[in-house]
Amino acid sequence: MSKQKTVFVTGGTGYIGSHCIVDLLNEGYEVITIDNLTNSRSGALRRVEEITGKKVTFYQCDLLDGETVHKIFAKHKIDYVIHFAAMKAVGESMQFPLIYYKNNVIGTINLIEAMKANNVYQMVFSSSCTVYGDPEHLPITEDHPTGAVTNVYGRTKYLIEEMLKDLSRAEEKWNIIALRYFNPVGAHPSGRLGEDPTKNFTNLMPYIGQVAIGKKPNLTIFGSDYDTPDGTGVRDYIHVMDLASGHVSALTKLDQEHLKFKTYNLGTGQGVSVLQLVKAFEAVTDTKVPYELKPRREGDIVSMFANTTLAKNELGWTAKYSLENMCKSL
Ligand SMILES: CC(=O)N[C@H]1[C@@H](OP(=O)(O)OP(=O)(O)OC[C@H]2O[C@@H](n3ccc(=O)[nH]c3=O)[C@H](O)[C@@H]2O)O[C@H](CO)[C@@H](O)[C@@H]1O
Repeated sequence: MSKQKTVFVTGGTGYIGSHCIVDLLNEGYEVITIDNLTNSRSGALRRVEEITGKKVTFYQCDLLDGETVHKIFAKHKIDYVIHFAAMKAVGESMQFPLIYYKNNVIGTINLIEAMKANNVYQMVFSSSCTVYGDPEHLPITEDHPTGAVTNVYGRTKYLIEEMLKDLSRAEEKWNIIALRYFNPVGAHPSGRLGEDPTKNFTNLMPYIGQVAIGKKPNLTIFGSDYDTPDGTGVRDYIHVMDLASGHVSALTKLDQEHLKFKTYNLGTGQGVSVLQLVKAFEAVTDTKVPYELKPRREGDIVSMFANTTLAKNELGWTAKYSLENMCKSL
């Protein structure tokens, strides 16, 4: 990079945000980040600084506090925004829909307004494969229909994508990439940084970790009679450091081309079943993960994995870490 560019990261103390900041700092970007610390700890940034030997500017700030967001923006010369901050628990989102719409959708509107007021129009948005709903075809390409989402969390991601699309149609200056993540797992190879939510979680991979260290007695596998090779659900697990590098590639793309609004899948393209993941984890860590086969979890999708050709061709990005790396780093 000729001149040091500054990235404003929302949700920087969270799981994906913190790992992404490691990559941004290593690539020479300056990072300003905000987080409301409702589901993460600021200690993650201290470890990011230890890993990279570089400094991060941090503000504890909620996106719903638009005035403070404006003030922080005005204090710095920002080139790009990466917007991770969001509430993401599917079950909770069904119980408290208004909290989810308010935090995720209104929070994004506040962010957009602060960007406009400070003449910043380049953004990478954290979207999710959940916007595709129940897949009509596999692997899933970016032109697969979106919107038939069965939960509130997913609908907030879909709505934000639509809002950003409308914005880029209405105002020529916007240049936005929405990255649709498949299932992020694993941790920084240093072992100093990982997934550390303060709230309860229900995702498979952290659960396997908890069983392996004895914090939970056994794993419940939801559904063993699906139409998949071993009967258990299939997902596209992607190493969080691969996701991180996807964001760096997206920033480079924003610099090269005026896309207005464009979406890319970030996955490995490989479908892996729950049992395959458990077996891979056991082999790599030499630890038994006791499990019970139980009925299907309501609302679960059978199989989901990405077609990653577009990200490869247009962003020059592909996932590099293997399933073994994902398990080992966890
Ligand atoms: C309903 C739900 O939560 N959806 C979210 C979840 O989806 P998703 O269901 O893909 O992710 P999970 O990690 O919760 O589950 C992955 C697979 O493991 C199975 N499993 C999970 C936990 C467990 O204790 N036992 C078990 O067998 C599930 O049935 C599924 O087949 O994570 C995605 C990636 O972060 C989000 O985009 C989704 O919105």
